Amino acid sequence: MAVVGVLALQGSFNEHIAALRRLGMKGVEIRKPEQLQSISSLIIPGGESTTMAKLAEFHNLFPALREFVQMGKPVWGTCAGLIFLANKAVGQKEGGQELVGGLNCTVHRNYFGSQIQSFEAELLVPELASQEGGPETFRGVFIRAPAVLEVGPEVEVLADYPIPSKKVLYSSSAVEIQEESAVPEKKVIVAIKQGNLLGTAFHPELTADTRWHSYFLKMVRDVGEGTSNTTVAVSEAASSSDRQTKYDLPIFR
Ligand SMILES: NC(=O)CC[C@H](N)C(=O)O
Repeated sequence: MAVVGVLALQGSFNEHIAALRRLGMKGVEIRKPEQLQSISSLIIPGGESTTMAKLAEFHNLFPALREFVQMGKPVWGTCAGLIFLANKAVGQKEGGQELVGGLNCTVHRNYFGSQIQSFEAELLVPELASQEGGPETFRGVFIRAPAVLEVGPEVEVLADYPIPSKKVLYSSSAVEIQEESAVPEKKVIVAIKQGNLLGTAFHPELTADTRWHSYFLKMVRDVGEGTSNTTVAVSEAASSSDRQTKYDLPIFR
């Protein structure tokens, strides 16, 4: 059975491994550069990107992670993982932090504010629903979440989020805070795809809805790395009766 690597320095790697297990796939914890050689795809979980970057630097992972991305192997970054994969991040701590890069976009590290401004929202996910079936919406769990401010022409936007008109927004320079009162509605991008790279600002691994995981597994299969067993595992999961039901609230196991 093909396995999916999950960067396991910090953050919600266990939850990703559990979500993969629900789809009949094995997730392996990756902590060292040489471990990247034995896998063909990688999930970079959410957590705290500055801490994760320090740990990645400590373990000398950045060159190997960049090489992995440049080789065209599928990589999915969720939340802090999305920040890792962005070519540019704003709103970073003083001194900035190292990024892996690959996704031609600019992310704001804490776009939605601090931890207490974390929230859940039903997102419209037309591409996901067309590939994976199920409802047209996906319950996004945003935990001190980043957002994508700008994307290059090669980036496909898979989901955006309308900002309520009274919400306080951080400017892209992340220094001053603006009240958005005059503009009726603004949307920020919260899920993107560029080639074999996928990025989500929210945490699908904290919900019972495995469609983003299965979408990523199809990307893995499409680059020819998945075996036919992988295909079966994913398509069996896709046709399970769960798929037809309205998904429940996030699960925290
Ligand atoms: N849940 C998350 O991954 C939060 C990411 C956080 N905004 C950071 O900078 O790392």
